[in-house]
Amino acid sequence: MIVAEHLTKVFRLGRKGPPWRREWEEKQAVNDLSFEVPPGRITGLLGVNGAGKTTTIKMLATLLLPTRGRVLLDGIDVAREPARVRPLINLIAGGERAIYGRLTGRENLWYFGQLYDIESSLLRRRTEELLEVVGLQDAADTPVEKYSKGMKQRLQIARGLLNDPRYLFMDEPTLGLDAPIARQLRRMTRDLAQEHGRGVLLTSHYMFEVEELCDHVYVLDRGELVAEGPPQAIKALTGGERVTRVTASGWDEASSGKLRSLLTDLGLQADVSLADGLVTIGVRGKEDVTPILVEAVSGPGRRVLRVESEEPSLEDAIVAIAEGNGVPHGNRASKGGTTSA
Ligand SMILES: Nc1ncnc2c1ncn2[C@@H]1O[C@H](COP(=O)(O)OP(=O)(O)OP(=O)(O)O)[C@@H](O)[C@H]1O
Repeated sequence: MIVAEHLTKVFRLGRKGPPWRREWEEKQAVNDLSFEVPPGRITGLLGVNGAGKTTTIKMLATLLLPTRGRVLLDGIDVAREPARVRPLINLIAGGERAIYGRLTGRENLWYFGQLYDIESSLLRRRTEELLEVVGLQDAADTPVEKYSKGMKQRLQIARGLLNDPRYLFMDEPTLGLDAPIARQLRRMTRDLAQEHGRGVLLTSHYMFEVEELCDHVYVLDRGELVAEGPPQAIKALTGGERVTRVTASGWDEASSGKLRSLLTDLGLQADVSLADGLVTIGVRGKEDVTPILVEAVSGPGRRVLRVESEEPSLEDAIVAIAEGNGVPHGNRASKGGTTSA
């Protein structure tokens, strides 16, 4: 289990002020953040741009020292014993970092495998397996500078899995990938957690990806933890409302007027419209009122033609949180980060 305790990162940007009273200009990127990444689960780290996700991942991955707080990885203090931690972790980031353009795909994997001190015959086998998993066998001997963006990203994924990490950090891993490869990566990530018991920490701007993969998410806002829980609970926290729409045939002015009154009597604030004998009811609210609406428009000579129910999206929730009108104050995660959504 990875346990982050009161993690804080302050960047010093430079000195400001008159020469006789110069002060450091600082940027607090992460503030008093506590959370857990257990094995066998995909944990999400969410927040709008600049919320502190990448800074947090870098501290977990031994790439940045925290200003305050600590990270324990299976009991090992990451800042104090980075050399013990590195073989147990890996990072897959979006973009084109951490691969060498002049080397071929196979040579890149060989080089990084050496850095991980993986025994030669095991490394050879794993390199071939991973080249196949990410669909780069045919391009294995081509210099990476000739790869497309998607191919480079696939090589990053292979590099990230080379040491069979116990914990994997994925920072926007599907950025720039085409749909089939992104889907394959999601499947692989799920297998890593569920079948192989690996702990995964994922950041992504694709909310459907987060909803599909993550069991538990932490939401950051300006470096602070503001909510945590399953994606479903985060959506509920921000008071997101679903829109239910039902369309049926066999209606006229008089009957749709009665329908309006019936819905009011049922306590529903419904938007009822009529066009060419088709009535459409729209209701916005937290509850799923589909069965009530379907029953209300059904009857002899009438047919339900369409039923739509739009869930509030996780994206709406994150934006609402960033704008400060999502999470009621009492529900904001306490500093210590143990408040559940
Ligand atoms: N090396 C640095 N020096 C100074 N400020 C930094 C540095 N790295 C990050 N920051 C600042 O810290 C804040 C958090 O940045 P970070 O990259 O962690 O956010 P993020 O949530 O990953 O954003 P994004 O979704 O855009 O990747 C931002 O305001 C950023 O400008």
